[in-house]
Amino acid sequence: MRDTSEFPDATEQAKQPNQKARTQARSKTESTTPGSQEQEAKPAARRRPSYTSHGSTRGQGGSEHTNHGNAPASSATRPVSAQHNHTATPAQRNNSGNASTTQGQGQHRPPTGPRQGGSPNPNQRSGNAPSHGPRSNSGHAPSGGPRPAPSYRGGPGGPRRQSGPGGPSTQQANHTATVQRPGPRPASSGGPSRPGGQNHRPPARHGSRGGSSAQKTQEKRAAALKEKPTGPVSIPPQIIVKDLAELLHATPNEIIRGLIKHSVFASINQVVDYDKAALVAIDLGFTPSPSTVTANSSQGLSASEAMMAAHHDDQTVIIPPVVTIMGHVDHGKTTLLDVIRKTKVAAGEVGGITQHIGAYQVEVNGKKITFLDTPGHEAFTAMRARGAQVAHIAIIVIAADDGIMPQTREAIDHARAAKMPIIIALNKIDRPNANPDRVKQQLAEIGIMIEEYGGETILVPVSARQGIGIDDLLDYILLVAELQDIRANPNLPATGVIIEARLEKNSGAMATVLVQQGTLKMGDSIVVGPLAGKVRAMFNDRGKRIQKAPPSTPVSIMGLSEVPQTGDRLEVTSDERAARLRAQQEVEKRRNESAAPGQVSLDTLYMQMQEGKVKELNVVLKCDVQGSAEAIKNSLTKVGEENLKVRLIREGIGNVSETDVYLAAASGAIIIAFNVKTDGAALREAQKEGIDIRYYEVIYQLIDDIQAALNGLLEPSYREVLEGHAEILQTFKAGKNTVIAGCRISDGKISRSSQARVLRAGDKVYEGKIASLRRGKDDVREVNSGYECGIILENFTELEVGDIIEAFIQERVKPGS
Ligand SMILES: Nc1nc2c(ncn2[C@@H]2O[C@H](COP(=O)(O)OP(=O)(O)OP(=O)(O)O)[C@@H](O)[C@H]2O)c(=O)[nH]1
Repeated sequence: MRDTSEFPDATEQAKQPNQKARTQARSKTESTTPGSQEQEAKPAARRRPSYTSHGSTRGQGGSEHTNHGNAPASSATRPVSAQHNHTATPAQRNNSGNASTTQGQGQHRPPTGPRQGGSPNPNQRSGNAPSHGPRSNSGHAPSGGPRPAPSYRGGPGGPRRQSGPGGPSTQQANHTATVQRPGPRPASSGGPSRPGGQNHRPPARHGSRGGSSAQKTQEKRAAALKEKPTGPVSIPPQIIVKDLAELLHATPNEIIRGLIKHSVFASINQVVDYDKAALVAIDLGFTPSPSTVTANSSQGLSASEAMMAAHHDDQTVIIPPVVTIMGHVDHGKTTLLDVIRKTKVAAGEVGGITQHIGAYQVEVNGKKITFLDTPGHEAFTAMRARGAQVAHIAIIVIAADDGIMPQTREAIDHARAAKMPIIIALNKIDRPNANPDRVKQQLAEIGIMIEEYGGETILVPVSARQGIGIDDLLDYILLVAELQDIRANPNLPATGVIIEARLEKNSGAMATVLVQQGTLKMGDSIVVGPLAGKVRAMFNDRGKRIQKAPPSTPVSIMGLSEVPQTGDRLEVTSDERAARLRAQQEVEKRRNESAAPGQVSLDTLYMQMQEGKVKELNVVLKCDVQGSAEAIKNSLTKVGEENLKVRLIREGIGNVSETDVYLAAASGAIIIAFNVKTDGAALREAQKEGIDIRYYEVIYQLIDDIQAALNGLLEPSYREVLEGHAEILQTFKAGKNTVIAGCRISDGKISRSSQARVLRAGDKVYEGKIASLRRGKDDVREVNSGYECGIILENFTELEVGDIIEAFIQERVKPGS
C-alpha cells in the first residue's frame, strides 16, 4: 500500500486536468448528452514533436483481456478480415492469459561477482573494508539503513557495496562493472596489508620533534595518498563521470580534471567511453580492463527488439486493442469518442468522473478497448513520426451527409501508411440528407472496398449524437482485434509511449503513458527520451490512484523532472542510475542526430538500399492539378521495378502542408512537389525532420531523377549562396601575371575559399577562384563588410577600378530546403 500522504494533493491534482478540460469543453457536445453533468473536453492543442526517435512497435503487451473466443453476436458469422497488408492471424493460441513465472528485472541481471556477493575480498585491508558506502541500493530495494560516511581512507565502514540479501546489486544495475577490489599500491612504506586510515598512520620518523604541524599535514597527505586504492579495475564500455569517480575512489572533480588532460571536456553527468575512462584510471594508478558486465540485457534492447522478443516468448497474452479515431473536421470524431466514453465509462461509475488524459479504456462484454482520446491524424502521425506506433486499429469517421472530404482521404492515407486495419464509422445517419450509398461509392473510388461491395473493410452506420450503432462499432473493434491477435508480455519491465504531457502547477510534470509492453509499477525507475525519473504516483483515466498498469493501459504518471515530448518512449530500467545513463545516452544521440534516423533522401537512397535499410521508396506526391498527378503516378509505377519499388503513400493537390511532412516523416518518405510550393510551417518542419522535398516542373526530369537515384547515379544538387561584394578602389601590378585589386567590402564578407565573379556595369567579365586575400601584409581567411583588403584572382589580371567582385559559395542542397 502506498502512503498517499507522500503526495497530499495528488488526487486533487489528478482531477485538475479534467476540471480544466471541462471548463474548455465545447458546447457542441452538450447537445449529445442532455442533462449530463460532465462535458468532455476537446483535446488540447497537440504539441508537435521535433525529432524522431527509436524503433517503432506494434502489437503490445498485456494481460487481463484474455478470452476473445466470443465473436460479437452481431457479427459472428460475418467474414471479416483486417486489411492493408494485414494477415490477420486467427487466435489459435491458448488465450488463457495467465502469466507464467514472473520474469522480473532481476532475471536479467548478470551473476554477482565475489564483491557483490559480499564475500570478503582477500585484498581487503585488515578487516577495515574501505567503505564508500553501499551507495546505491537505490533502485527498487530499500537501502537497508543509512549510508555510511565515505571513509575509504580509514575507519570502519560498512561492508563495501555489498548487496544485501534480496537487494539488487548496485553494480549490476548501474552497469558499472565489477570493481575488482583495488589492490595495494606498489610497496612503498606500508606494504600490502597496511591498514588504511589515520589510526594506522605510520609512526613519526626518528628525529622528528614530535612533528610540526606542517610536517604532520605532509605526513597525513602522504599517508592518505598511499592509502588511496589502486590496482586492477574493470570499466564498462560507457560510464557516467560521477560513477567513474566512485569506481576510482576519486572526486568527480578529479575525474573531470583528468579527462581534460586527455582533451575530453565532460560534465559530472556525462557519459564517457571506456578508452577515455581508462586513461584517467591509469593516471590514478589503476590497471583498467574492459568490463564484461554491461547493461542489464533487457535494457540493452530497443523497444522494437523488446517487442519482437515479446512476440516470440510464450508469456504473451492477448491485450486490449488501442484504437485511434480519425476523419475530416466536424464529421463527429469528438462526439463519437464522447458517446463511447459516456455510455461505457461514466455511466457505470458513481460520480462519473473521467479524467482527460489523452486516452481512456472502456469495457465491452468483459473485454477492454483503449481509445486514444486525441482524434486527428496529425497527433497520431506526429507520434508515428517519432517511432511510436501507438494504435492497432483506425476508425475513420465519415459524415454520411458530407461524404469523403480531403481530410478523410488524408486520414485513410495515414492509416494505410501505418499498415493499420481500418473500420469505417459512417456517422450522422440520423441526418435527413444522409446518403450512405454515395459514401460507399466514394470509398470504392479510392480503393476501399467495403464488405457489402465484396471487399473486406467493415463499415458501421452510426449516429454519435443519437447513440445509434455504437455497440455494433465496439463489437466490430473487438472482432478485428481478435483477428489481429494483439499480444504482449505483461511480465517484462514496462515500455510505453507518451501520448500527452503537461506541467501541473502543484505536481509538476505529468505525463500520460500508454503502456505497451510489460507492467508499469509504482516506484519503477524510468527513462523517457532524455529524461530520467521514477514513478512517484500513477493514476488511471478515471483519476484513480493505481499501483500498476498492464499493457494497453493509459496512465498518468508523476515523477519526471521535466515535461517529456509526445511520442517519446518510456522504458523501465533496473534502477535510477541505469535510467540516468540511458537518458544521458539519449541526450548525446539526439545532439548528434542532424536528420531523422532512417529518413530517406534521393541523394542517399542508393546507399540506403545497398545497406538494406530501404526496401521501397515511399513518396508523397503534391501537384498543382489532378492531370499531372495522374501522369506522374503512371510514370512512377514504371520506374525502379528491377531494384526497388516506388510506393505512393499519398497524392494530393495543392502546396506541401505540415500534414504531408508528418506523413513523410512517419513513413520515411520523400516528398515530390510538382509545380507547387511548400507552406512556411511545413518547410520548417521538413528541415527539422530532414525530409527531402524535391521540386519539379517537368515530369521527365522527375522520373529521370528517381531512376538515377535508384541506380546510384543521381548527381548531388548544389545551390549558390551569395557571400558578399567588394568594390575595386585601386589596382596594383605585382608581377608579370599578377594584379592586386585594392577593395572595400561593401556588403557581407569575402572568404579566401569563396568563388568569385567580376561584374562590370552589371555584366560578368570573370568567374573563378580567389588566389589571395590580404589585409595589409597578412594573408587572412575572411574580410567583413566595411573593411579594405587586397584580392588577387586566379588567372585574371584585367581588373578595373569600379569593378565589383561578387563572392559566393556552392552549397549542397540539404533535404527539405
Ligand atoms: N446530427 C448529428 N450530428 C452530429 C453527429 N455526430 C456529431 N454531430 C455534430 O457534428 C458537429 C461536429 O462534431 P464533432 O464531434 O465536434 O466533430 P469532430 O470531427 O470532432 O470535429 P473537429 O474536432 O473540429 O475535427 C457537432 O455539432 C456535433 O454535435 C451525429 O451523429 N448526428
